[in-house]
Amino acid sequence: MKRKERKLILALDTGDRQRVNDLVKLLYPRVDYFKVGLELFTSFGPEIVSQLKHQGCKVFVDLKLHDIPNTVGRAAVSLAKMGVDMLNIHLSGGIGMSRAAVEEVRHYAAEQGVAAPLIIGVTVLTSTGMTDYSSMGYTDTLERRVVRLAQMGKEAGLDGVVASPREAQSIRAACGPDFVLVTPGIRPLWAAKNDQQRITTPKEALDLGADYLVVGRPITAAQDPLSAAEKILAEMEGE
Ligand SMILES: O=C(O)c1cc(=O)[nH]c(=O)n1[C@@H]1O[C@H](COP(=O)(O)O)[C@@H](O)[C@H]1O
Repeated sequence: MKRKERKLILALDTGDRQRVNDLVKLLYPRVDYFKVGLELFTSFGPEIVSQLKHQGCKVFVDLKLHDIPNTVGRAAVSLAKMGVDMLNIHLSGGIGMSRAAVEEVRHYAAEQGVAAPLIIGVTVLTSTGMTDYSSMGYTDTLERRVVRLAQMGKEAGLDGVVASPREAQSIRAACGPDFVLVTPGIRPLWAAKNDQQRITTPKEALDLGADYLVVGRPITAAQDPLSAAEKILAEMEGE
């Protein structure tokens, strides 16, 4: 069931179709895993997923589903029907919601005889810093909350979680070697931090145990996106 690999996922955060086409043309197959997030999905819907799949790319659809169990289960199946390789739900929706996504998607995949996508739970957003976190009124430390959500996700049968690489070691210790760790908040030393708070470099993320590194602006906003991607890949490959 597990398909563990250490990979770069490029976040295509744009509503401009031509930009998507240009980036994929430039980067594929050096980068072959792309993330379709809220902006791109709300602009073009399932069609953008089929286009990317048709081009041979792997696709992570990041809609951070968060609603009652029935609604999330059904939306997750709709994503599975599109042939996505990875989808996510927001763990703050609770264990019942998480279980519904897992059960509905796996039931659909078994019925169709297809591989189920990886189902990943979002813990605490990497844009959340300490001040922001405190203002939400949680009494636990941010790290403990992330780990607790990850354990709940594991109990619900999720394949893994999205978190900052800064929490990767604690999650790994609590959830084991097969649990998939997807980490945004990746910033090479030469890149701007933007709105990300809990960041590490690509090398640090891998050293801390991350499996998938989600990177957007350090590549997409670079003057030369291919050379930015090559620099990150070289860092990941230990060159
Ligand atoms: O679920 C995500 O992918 C996600 C979770 C999170 O905690 N933080 C986070 O940044 N992301 C996504 O990861 C990408 C990071 O993009 P950059 O900050 O441009 O590298 C964005 O598309 C975010 O939507």
